[in-house]
Amino acid sequence: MSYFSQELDDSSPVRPTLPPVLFLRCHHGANIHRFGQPNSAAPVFRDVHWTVSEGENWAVVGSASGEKATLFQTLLGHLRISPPPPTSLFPMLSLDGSDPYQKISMVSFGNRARGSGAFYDYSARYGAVREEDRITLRESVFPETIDEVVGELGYRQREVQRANEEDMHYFEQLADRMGLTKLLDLPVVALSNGQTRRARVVKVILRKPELLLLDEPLSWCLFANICYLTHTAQLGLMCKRGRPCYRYYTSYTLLGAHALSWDCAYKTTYPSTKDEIERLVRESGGPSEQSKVYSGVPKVSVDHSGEILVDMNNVSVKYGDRTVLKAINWQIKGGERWHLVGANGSGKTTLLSLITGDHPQSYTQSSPLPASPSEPASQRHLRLFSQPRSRIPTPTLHSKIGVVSPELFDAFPRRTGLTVWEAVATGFEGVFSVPRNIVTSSGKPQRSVGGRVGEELTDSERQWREKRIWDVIEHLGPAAWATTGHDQILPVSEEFASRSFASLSVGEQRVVLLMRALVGQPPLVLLDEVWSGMDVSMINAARSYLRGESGVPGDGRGMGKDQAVVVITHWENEVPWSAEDGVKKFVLESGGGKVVQ
Ligand SMILES: Nc1ncnc2c1ncn2[C@@H]1O[C@H](COP(=O)(O)OP(=O)(O)OP(=O)(O)O)[C@@H](O)[C@H]1O
Repeated sequence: MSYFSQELDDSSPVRPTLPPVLFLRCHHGANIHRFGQPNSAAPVFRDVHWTVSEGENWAVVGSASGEKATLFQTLLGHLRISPPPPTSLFPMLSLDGSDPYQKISMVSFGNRARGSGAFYDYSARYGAVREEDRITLRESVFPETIDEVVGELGYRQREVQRANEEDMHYFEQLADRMGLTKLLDLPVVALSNGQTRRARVVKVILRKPELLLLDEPLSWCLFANICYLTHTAQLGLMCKRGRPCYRYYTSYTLLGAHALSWDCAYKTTYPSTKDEIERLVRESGGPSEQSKVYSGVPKVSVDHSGEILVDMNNVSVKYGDRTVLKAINWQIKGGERWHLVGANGSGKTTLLSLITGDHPQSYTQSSPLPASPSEPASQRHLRLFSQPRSRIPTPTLHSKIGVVSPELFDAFPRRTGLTVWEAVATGFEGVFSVPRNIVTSSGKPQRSVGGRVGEELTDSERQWREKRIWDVIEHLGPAAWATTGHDQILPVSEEFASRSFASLSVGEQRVVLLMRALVGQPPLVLLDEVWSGMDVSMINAARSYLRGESGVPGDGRGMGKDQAVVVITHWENEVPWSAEDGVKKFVLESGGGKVVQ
């Protein structure tokens, strides 16, 4: 089954510009520093020799957390190179008189960027679209086409102007290539994660950069289309990836690829020639990939006889005339492992938001469906932990479901000064803050372990929570994946527990949010794009924790036998359990859903 929504053909969008001249260089062993730091300070990257020339496409890979992001920041001009090349302010780019900052653009995996770090309500997109959020995808690309005027009756109304014909034509061609044509007049806020990312790529290509930086593109369904577009628009492409996965670079031989690994430069085993890449593709690609991941790994036995946690019968979601989910039947039982799969926009996030109770239509799944004259009327219902949504209080639901998702990553507050420990502790209640400065009966201040306002935890509950927090920090934290400190688990974990959540790298934040989802051992765990941003060592640690390999299953490590897990990913080899372990697949397609064994 292909999740690429479009096959590529030979007709290419016509780019109304001259071919770019791309020539990045950093030679003679330059050091890279943060702005404001003297040359005597330890550089971020030392003795760098690197030239990127016209026509090249690069994968930036490596295992050290945060370094790939720093490299991208360097390319975007946010770091300083010493000694600076003689030519320009923005040292890594050849100049032809135009603004160098326009020439390199980045599209990152973060969905709705909130630079401020303030909390925002991601569930807003599931409800009625607010007036200020009405702006459509087309309007967001051509804001000059919207003009607010005062109408005859004195109300402000929007008047749509015509955009530049040539630009609009090019935009429509690009949008078509990315499968966005039907979405152009939808409010931007209603787009799915993948649709939003594709729209961002189109917007960036319209600005005509010479180099496009993609952050974690391989988790994106339409990466092949992106490769194709960047090629036809004659851009350089540079991708950042925690783990190498070359087949997507080479499935379309339009691209060559080079791998650069800062942390293991010169001893890298990553391929650097097309032949090497093709050999890797042959060896690691295709259907055998899944079985290779699990070869030699002890089997996990998934139990399908647990109690029903989620029961969907004829569940549907509509926005006006637009049906997103229709007549979904799905039961999730305690102990089961599910892989939820479907193309961008097929309704995976919507389905999860019904389960988490965030979607307003989770309350309205109980009415009889209008039956066609030929069919008997069928009831529909959504039962969460045996209750309709309206009967289960939201805090109860939140404490029963551990979630990791792009929405949560975007929404989790960065400004409130939470430490890693506190961020993990928010997982017991599934909230975004914890009570602070806890003083116990002995009068000693203690670290917060969560809890509801006005409800005191018993000593044994408090001890269990502390033990759980340590457990996830030790097994998923730096002691499990950092290159140093293996022999001193406690100090490494202690130090990590005290760090500020906001100061962590993206990969570390994602790991902490996974800890948060698992800490309370909730009956149901939803893992949506859980590996995004993580490095390969973090993924390996998390994977083996989830499978119970880092301890005896059921002793408090990894997933308990009664916990159910739903993993959402486009790639089978990203699911921590194999078909042989008993994982089941639920596929969303054209609005419908079915179990595929
Ligand atoms: N308020 C809305 N009005 C109209 N359509 C909407 C609205 N909200 C979401 N949609 C549409 O619902 C569909 C399903 O979105 P959803 O986010 O569930 O997809 P998804 O499968 O999670 O996609 P992705 O893989 O990109 O994350 C999308 O086509 C989206 O455009």
